[in-house]
Amino acid sequence: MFRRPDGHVARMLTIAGSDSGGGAGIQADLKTAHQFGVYGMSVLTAVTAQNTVGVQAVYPLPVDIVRAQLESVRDDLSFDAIKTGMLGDRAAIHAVADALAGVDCPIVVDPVMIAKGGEALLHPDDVAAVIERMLPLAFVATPNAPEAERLTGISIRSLADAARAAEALAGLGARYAVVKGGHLEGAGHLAIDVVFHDGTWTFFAAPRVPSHKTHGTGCTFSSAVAASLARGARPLEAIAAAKSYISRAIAAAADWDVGRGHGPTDHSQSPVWPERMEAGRMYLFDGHQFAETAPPL
Ligand SMILES: Nc1ncnc2c1ncn2[C@@H]1O[C@H](COP(=O)(O)OP(=O)(O)OP(=O)(O)O)[C@@H](O)[C@H]1O
Ligand SMILES: Cc1ncc(COP(=O)(O)O)c(N)n1
Repeated sequence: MFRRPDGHVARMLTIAGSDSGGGAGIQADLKTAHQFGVYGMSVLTAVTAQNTVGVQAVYPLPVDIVRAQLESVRDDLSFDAIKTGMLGDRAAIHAVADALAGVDCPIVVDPVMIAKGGEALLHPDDVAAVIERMLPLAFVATPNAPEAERLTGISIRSLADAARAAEALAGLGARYAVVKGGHLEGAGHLAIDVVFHDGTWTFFAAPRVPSHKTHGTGCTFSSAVAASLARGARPLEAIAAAKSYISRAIAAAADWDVGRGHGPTDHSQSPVWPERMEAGRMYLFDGHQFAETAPPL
């Protein structure tokens, strides 16, 4: 396990739902934390009966047990970073936000709303609670394009739209707003994630893998950001390391035979730890290293 400069073991907490299929949710988060050398802890918000084909059932946990899990880990263990994923419903959002107010480590908010197969993981009426309670807590927010559309009201058809949405998310309280590009297939042969912080856009790109083994990519990416922050990485370097890890995890699983549908990614990959990343640039990851290229906008 990675030790911080003061000698303590780096640790992160994920607050998310369970995916029985093992590719997304808590399972993806803990596999990712482990792979980053970070000790992982989990607070479950919901149990899903799910596989690579779809979500068969969702059981949100009573808010009292969500709160109790949070208190248990908080009272004994400490965190260097926290990630939130599927929160399930408004009651859980309020309980989690109440518990996280005043926490002094970075929080990565992945505003999970819809599963790959289209099933709702958050009721549309509860999106307002994510905006009001979770985005202001976010050191890094990591919506995909459809989630960013719902949070900002901006229709996202292009990279320029994604960039505007990232700026709007920062206006809603996220310190670093990342709009992920996995769903922007019209954008060409690259999967480009756009980061807005402090008036500047930074872009992280990788070749788009022609694969539908992308179940859990969002969970894996956001927990990779949290694990990097838990190790003490600076924000842009943390996002870059996460981009390298998810790109490798998607590529390595492209020929897997796990499940009949949107299969999981290969969490056994290692991230690349980049040199200093400058804001306002575009970085292209080729599977081995990052190269700086002209910003696309
Ligand atoms: N086919 C692909 N090839 C390479 N990178 C990809 C591909 N699909 C997604 N990514 C990358 O994976 C990460 C997660 O992005 P994505 O937009 O898929 O998240 P998500 O929609 O939350 O995940 P999911 O669709 O599983 O819910 C981003 O860095 C994105 O650019
Ligand atoms: C329990 C749970 N949480 C989140 C997701 C979304 O997965 P992703 O956006 O990473 O594909 C999921 N399918 N199941």
